[in-house]
Amino acid sequence: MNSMTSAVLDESKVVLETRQLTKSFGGLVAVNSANYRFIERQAHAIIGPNGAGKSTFVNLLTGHFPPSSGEILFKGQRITGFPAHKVSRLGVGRSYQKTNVFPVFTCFENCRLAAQAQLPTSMRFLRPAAMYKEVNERADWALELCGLTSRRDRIAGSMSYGEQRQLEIGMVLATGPEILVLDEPLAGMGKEESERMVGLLKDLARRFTLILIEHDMDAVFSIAEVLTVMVNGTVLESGSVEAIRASKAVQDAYLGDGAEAY
Ligand SMILES: Nc1ncnc2c1ncn2[C@@H]1O[C@H](COP(=O)(O)OP(=O)(O)OP(=O)(O)O)[C@@H](O)[C@H]1O
Repeated sequence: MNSMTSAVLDESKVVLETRQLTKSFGGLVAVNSANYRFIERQAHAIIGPNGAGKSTFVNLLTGHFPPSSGEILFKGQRITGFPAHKVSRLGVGRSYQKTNVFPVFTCFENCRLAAQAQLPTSMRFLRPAAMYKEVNERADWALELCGLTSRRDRIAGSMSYGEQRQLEIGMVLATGPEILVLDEPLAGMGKEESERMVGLLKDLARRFTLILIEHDMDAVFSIAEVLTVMVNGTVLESGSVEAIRASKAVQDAYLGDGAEAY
């Protein structure tokens, strides 16, 4: 069932929503009146050709760009215009297209830094020893979730590219998110690394709300429950994997001839 459009959608499960969200750069409308609903613990992929507006959309969601107009709601509360650090504190964790790890630090240190930077205000009143313990526990928990416990004390820069991308997800996890926004987590990976990452993302999809931008269609179809197709800043179609695969409009605009080029 397409839970995006279902008439019986449980409103309490909508964790993030956009209403008529729009972003213009000068005369270019990169995101045009986008209405999205992201459901608790659902893996939702946003696909579309280069320049469709996917990254701009997630930059709006995560507070990295202010919208030109429209609204963003987190659990029903308006968060439009909130800066990135505030959105992150609410539990919206985000990874980037390019690797963002500190190469001279170990995996554990990278995760600890991420955990420390996002420690909830309520925990900032802990005694230093208790805070230290909390941050360390979060870092180890994140390493375990991203599958890097065995690499805990390895210098990040000495690891393979695939492992560094895993670590980047670990750093997002260390911030204690509810929603993971991942921008092209498979970019630049070889076959084996991609397979490992897809396995990791499937595991994470069971525990978190996942918002995924990804060009690798096989990966997208195997991870996501809901897909939204963007073309020229607008939502062309949104629905289950089956519905999107079967959509003539999507095939014509994106999955048809030349889709490999993306
Ligand atoms: N900071 C910016 N200033 C001006 N134009 C921008 C900016 N960021 C994006 N754009 C433009 O907005 C449009 C959408 O770009 P965006 O990066 O969101 O697309 P995308 O779907 O993520 O593409 P890709 O798959 O290549 O990452 C493009 O025409 C791009 O050139």
